[in-house]
Amino acid sequence: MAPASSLFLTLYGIAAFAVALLYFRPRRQSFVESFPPGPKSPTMPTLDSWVQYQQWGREHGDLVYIRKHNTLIINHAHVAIDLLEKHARIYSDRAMTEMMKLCGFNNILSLEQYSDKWRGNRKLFQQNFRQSASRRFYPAQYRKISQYLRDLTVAPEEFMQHTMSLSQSLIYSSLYGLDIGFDDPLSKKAIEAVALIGRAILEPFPAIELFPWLRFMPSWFPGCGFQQIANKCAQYCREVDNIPFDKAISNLASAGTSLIAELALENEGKPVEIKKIKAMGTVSFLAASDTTMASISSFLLAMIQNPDVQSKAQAEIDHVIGRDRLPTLEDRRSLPYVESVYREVMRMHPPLPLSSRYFLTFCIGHFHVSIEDDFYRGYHIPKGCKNFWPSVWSIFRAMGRDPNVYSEPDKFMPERFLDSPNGPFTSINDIHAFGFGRRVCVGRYMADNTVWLAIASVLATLDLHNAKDNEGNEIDIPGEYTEIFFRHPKPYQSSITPRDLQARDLILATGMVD
Ligand code: HEM
Repeated sequence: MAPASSLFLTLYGIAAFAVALLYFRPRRQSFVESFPPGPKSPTMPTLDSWVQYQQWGREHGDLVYIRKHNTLIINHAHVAIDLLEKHARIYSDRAMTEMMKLCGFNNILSLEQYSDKWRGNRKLFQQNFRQSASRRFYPAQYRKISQYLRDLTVAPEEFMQHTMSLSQSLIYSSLYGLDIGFDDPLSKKAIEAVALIGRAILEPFPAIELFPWLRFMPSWFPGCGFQQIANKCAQYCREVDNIPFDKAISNLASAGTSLIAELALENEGKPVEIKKIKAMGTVSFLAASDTTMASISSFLLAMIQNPDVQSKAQAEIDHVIGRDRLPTLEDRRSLPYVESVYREVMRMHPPLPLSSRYFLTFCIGHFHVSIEDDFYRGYHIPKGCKNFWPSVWSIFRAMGRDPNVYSEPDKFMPERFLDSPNGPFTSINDIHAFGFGRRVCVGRYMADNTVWLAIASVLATLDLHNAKDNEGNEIDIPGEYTEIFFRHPKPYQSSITPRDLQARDLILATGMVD
């Protein structure tokens, strides 16, 4: 055979071999087969989604993959730690819709995508909210919680409003040095802003998602009704950014300093930094108010439903602290049962559910999104996968209520922490209600102190019971919870009274000190 034709045959042979290799290589089909198991074409639940998630967990295991929505439901804490913490580089993104961009939410840290900009914003938060820095908030926390006790004593029937007021006013006080009550126009504006943000996130706006260029059309253009909501939302967010910031700066001359004012002074003439500082204030308000309120509200209800726990925690406080002062954060380590009550509230009632209603509308939220393909326990977890991390219903029922970890998981039993081998004072990282990995709640030290102090102070001074009707019969509490964005008890009637005259005097005396 001529050398040319032999060379040709050799090359031909190599090419044919390469084609065969390509053809028979393990391909997409095997990826498909190696996705984590899950229901084939499920209808995503809209109400009580945790029931369905838990059921899927029982049927398919720790990881449940919904291929139709490229969504992974994590049913167990150890998987959340493996993926969201150990593989955090991959699983720290968030999804951002066109509507959210239009509303300007790409400046809201909790919703921002994983990027250098997010890192910069988060760094500012971390510097000011890390454990040691959060001591700065103690005075505001003591002041506002004393005010809360007084409000509960004077107008107990409005306990839900007082709880919200505590959560909001604490942020204004600790960050801006402002005393802003529930009725203040700024509070009202901020509440409206939260509602608008919720609307922009929760409602479906398919037109803008499918045709992003519609953002350039006027609001009267057919299908462009979303423009009005987006404009209003952006305007409210700007006002909520600017009003307290300007007040904090003008207070410097007369009423004194504050964290935000000090940071603004340090960064005078640096517009990019000033924008970050303003955003930190606004995001704190948005991220702290409903979550803190929800945790304290869940505690109040749990105490009414579990009078034995209430009495036991009160007895511990009486024994350790006595009756003539309020608990302080320095007392925390001496009150293991109160700590266990706090841990049990956070286990049973994480305030940030992520209902599927939310999910069905193109939506996003606090779930983590993966930025590249990953392989875990032999499964392929595709890029862009939304990890329904646990503040989703899955933590609430499947993680926080995993019977393999917590016996009788639906019972409010602080003893499970008190009697556990490590005791109740474990790391804050064990409180899964604050999330996982690089997106873990950046305000958690502040939140942890506020919720604990509120719990200890209420237990020290107040008795919580069912309300009674005119015949003196106890009024039943259905114990229902909201289940949209934040999860907290629905309105109910209760009886909140000072434990005795001494407690009443102690509460009212705090007003003279403030
Ligand atoms: C009981 C109260 C609170 C609870 C239960 C809570 C819970 C959470 C959760 C579950 C997340 C998402 C974590 C994740 O994606 O893995 C989060 C994020 C966040 N929280 Fe909190 N939070 C609380 C209070 C606060 C407070 C007081 C602040 C600040 C003043 C705050 C600021 C933030 C911010 C800025 C983020 C977004 C972090 C990021 O995406 O990088 N939170 N929180």
